[in-house]
Amino acid sequence: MSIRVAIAGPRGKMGAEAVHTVMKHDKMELVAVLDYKEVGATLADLPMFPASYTVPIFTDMHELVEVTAPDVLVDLTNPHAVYKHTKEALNLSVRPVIGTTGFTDAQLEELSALAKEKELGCIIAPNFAIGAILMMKFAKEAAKYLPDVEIIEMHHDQKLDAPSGTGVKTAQMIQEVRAQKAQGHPEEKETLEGARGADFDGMRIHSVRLPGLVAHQQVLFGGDGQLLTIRHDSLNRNSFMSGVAFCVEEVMKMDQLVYGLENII
Ligand SMILES: NC(=O)C1=CN([C@@H]2O[C@H](COP(=O)(O)OP(=O)(O)OC[C@H]3O[C@@H](n4cnc5c(N)ncnc54)[C@H](O)[C@@H]3O)[C@@H](O)[C@H]2O)C=CC1
Ligand SMILES: O=C(O)C1=N[C@H](C(=O)O)C[C@H](O)C1
Repeated sequence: MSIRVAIAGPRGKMGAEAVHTVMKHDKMELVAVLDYKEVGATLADLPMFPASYTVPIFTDMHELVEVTAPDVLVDLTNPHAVYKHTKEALNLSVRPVIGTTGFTDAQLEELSALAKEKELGCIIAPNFAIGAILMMKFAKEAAKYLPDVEIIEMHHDQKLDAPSGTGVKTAQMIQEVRAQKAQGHPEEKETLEGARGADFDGMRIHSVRLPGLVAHQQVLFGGDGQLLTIRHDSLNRNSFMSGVAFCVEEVMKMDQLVYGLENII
């Protein structure tokens, strides 16, 4: 039996790619999409999709669920909409697969408790690309031996959140194994605010935004007379799609929230 999938944010860069991925998948059926404004009756009304994509567009999650009964909601929207969507989906017994970044710790905790209460799978994946997951895992391993680390994440200039979800997740994974440490000179002073980047538990995260970039990250480690750089580059959004499809299948087998694909691959 096919997994019934709904996608929030179908006109976005990631959402449009996910629409094609689900439409082509032999174990999934795209039953609906969620937009925030009226743009047409079905995807076929939008110039970016072929006429054969007669998938209905909704602007209200409750109506979408009532009419099309999805098993899974894939959210690829923005940091302002995603928390509400995730909560609504869980309350309507739909399993969320969330690629959108920008959650606060408090929101993650609340959603985790809600998924547990509802006994529903929910995946919040700051990065769907396997190479990025490996980069984070390798960085965590390296930080056991080289605790001086700085993260440089680089993205296209349309990105709303900084630091990136991947940058934050990398720092959180490193934090699990690294003794708290404020890096740099104890008396260092910024003569220009922000020069040393964001401070995460003494680690610095630097966010670069430029047209031409897609999604890239370097984790730099410094030791006595040596440097280690772990780098990942997503060169297009197709790099995320096998992860999206994997999560849609996995979330059907789960009964709680998982934050980060490294916990299930
Ligand atoms: N987890 C991962 O591997 C990846 C995550 N992302 C994240 O996915 C999100 C989307 O990224 P992009 O596609 O690049 O952004 P985008 O700006 O191209 O697309 C976002 C879409 O969401 C729509 N939208 C906004 N509010 C909405 C609402 N309330 N309901 C329905 N749709 C709404 C917008 O109309 C827009 O079409 C971002 O948070 C980004 O950080 C992006 C790439 C990979
Ligand atoms: O906005 C993006 O593009 C991306 N967002 C995610 C993040 O914030 O880490 C994943 C990937 O880096 C692309």
